[in-house]
Amino acid sequence: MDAIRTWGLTKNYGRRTALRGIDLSVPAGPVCGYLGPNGAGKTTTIRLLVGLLRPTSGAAAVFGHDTVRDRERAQRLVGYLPGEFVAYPDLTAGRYLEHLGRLRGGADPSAVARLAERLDLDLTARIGTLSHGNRQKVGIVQAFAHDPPLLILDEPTAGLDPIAQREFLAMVREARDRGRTVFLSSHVLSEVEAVADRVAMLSQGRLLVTEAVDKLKSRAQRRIDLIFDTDPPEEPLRAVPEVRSCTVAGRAVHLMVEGSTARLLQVAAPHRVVSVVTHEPDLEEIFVNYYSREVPQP
Ligand SMILES: Nc1ncnc2c1ncn2[C@@H]1O[C@H](COP(=O)(O)OP(=O)(O)OP(=O)(O)O)[C@@H](O)[C@H]1O
Repeated sequence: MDAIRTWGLTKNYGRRTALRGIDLSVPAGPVCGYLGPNGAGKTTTIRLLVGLLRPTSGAAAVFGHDTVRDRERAQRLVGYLPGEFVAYPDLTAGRYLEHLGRLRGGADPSAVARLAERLDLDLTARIGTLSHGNRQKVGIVQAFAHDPPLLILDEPTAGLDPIAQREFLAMVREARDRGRTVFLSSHVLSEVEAVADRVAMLSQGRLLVTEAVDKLKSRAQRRIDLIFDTDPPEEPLRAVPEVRSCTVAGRAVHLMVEGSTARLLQVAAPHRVVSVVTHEPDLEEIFVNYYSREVPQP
């Protein structure tokens, strides 16, 4: 069963359409990144998924529970981090998390302590006195503390320092390894790339693509540098179907290759290659290509 499923999910704010008929399917298990530029509709989708907004039309379900008709049951399965995390400013972080734990039927206090320690969060500080990044940590701890089957996290690393970011990404991977599903929004590709198995890309309220990160990468162009011991075999290299561009500089050849590099390496091998440097494909480029194909809506 899908952890998240939406059918023609549409949301208007007055005359403004924020989401246009989204059909999203997130299988239980992998980490799914939800990517899109500012204003694309990520927060709107997430608020619909956690039952804080009602769709204008269409529907959404969490593990098969409709987020409007069966809201409470759906919500019980979700740990949610809002984009702007706010909590009672007069309570200490520890008291607030204890209170939430009781509301949720007794979350394990040692889980809260462990998560706080990992993120270097002072549980004795009053929430109102915390910096933005430390408040964000309180939000992360409350989302993870009861170890829900689905984590829905809106821009989770916003405001976190690099050490807390790294710890957070490790927590996401561990949740995945325990069989939890994580759906996290971001407009920062590198953080999604670091942790997500799949990505869904949104632009102007429309879903452009949902794809496994590996598959996207296999379609990406990859930069390869070959250094030869003699003059490079330029023409045979150019003739390899996957080669998109080829620049020769002395005994070095700089290539852009789309898809498999097997045929290229076969052609190069008999020509005394002394060095092969492969650069990781750049997802950024794929995203820019998708977004630049977008036709603005009237
Ligand atoms: N309460 C609201 N009233 C009117 N318009 C809204 C409201 N909330 C969002 N919008 C509009 O809906 C669109 C989608 O906004 P949303 O916040 O979902 O995007 P986002 O992808 O989360 O953006 P960001 O990355 O900037 O947080 C935007 O055009 C935004 O201006």
